[in-house]
Amino acid sequence: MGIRKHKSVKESFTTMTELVLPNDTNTLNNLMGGRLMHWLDIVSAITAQKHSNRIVVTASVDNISFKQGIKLGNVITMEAQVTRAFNTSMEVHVNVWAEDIPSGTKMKSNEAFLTFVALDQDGKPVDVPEAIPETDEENSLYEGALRRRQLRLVLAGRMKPHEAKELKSIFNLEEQLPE
Ligand SMILES: CC(=O)SCCNC(=O)CCNC(=O)[C@H](O)C(C)(C)COP(=O)(O)OP(=O)(O)OC[C@H]1O[C@@H](n2cnc3c(N)ncnc32)[C@H](O)[C@@H]1OP(=O)(O)O
Repeated sequence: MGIRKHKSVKESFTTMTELVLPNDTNTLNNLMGGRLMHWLDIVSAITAQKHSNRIVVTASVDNISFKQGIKLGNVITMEAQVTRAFNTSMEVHVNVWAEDIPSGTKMKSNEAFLTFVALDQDGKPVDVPEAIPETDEENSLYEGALRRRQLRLVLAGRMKPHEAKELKSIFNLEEQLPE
């Protein structure tokens, strides 16, 4: 079967579960940020691979906040979905929950956006199928994806601020940004 031109967001939805073990924690018995980022990279890359049916590489990771420590023994659940596909790149959103099973508590601990690029057999970027949102949440993430893309490309020096039309419109920056 050939590569399809469109795919629904839910087709590549991916869940990953991890148990926070002693080797994952700092001296306060909290999950190390770097370990969580590793898991986020893996679950998001799997999602992007499922969407594109290609090998993918991480092009960028947007900011990740750590509001509360995640404790030794917690069960971490990560849910990743492609929010929008552009040409060769895809934005992936991940939600993270930390669960303390003995006390029956579960909190949303983090969320993150990552961008992946699909590569062909020669390692060159290759076009990916469009991602079709269906639910309200998928539509909302899809709508916001263009301005997040522009912001990260401006920050990466790959887009001139005056080309970021979506950002101009939300921040009303017509006057401030140089052409
Ligand atoms: C799963 C892993 O951990 S993989 C290991 C870590 N990642 C890597 O090693 C990737 C190393 N980087 C690379 O190989 C290259 O820089 C690539 C493939 C990401 C981009 O290659 P380039 O030659 O710049 O390709 P090109 O200019 O055609 O851009 C390709 C796409 O990448 C996107 N892109 C490039 N840099 C960024 C960035 N910093 N943030 C977001 N998107 C980016 C472009 O916008 C473009 O998207 P589009 O086709 O949807 O419009």
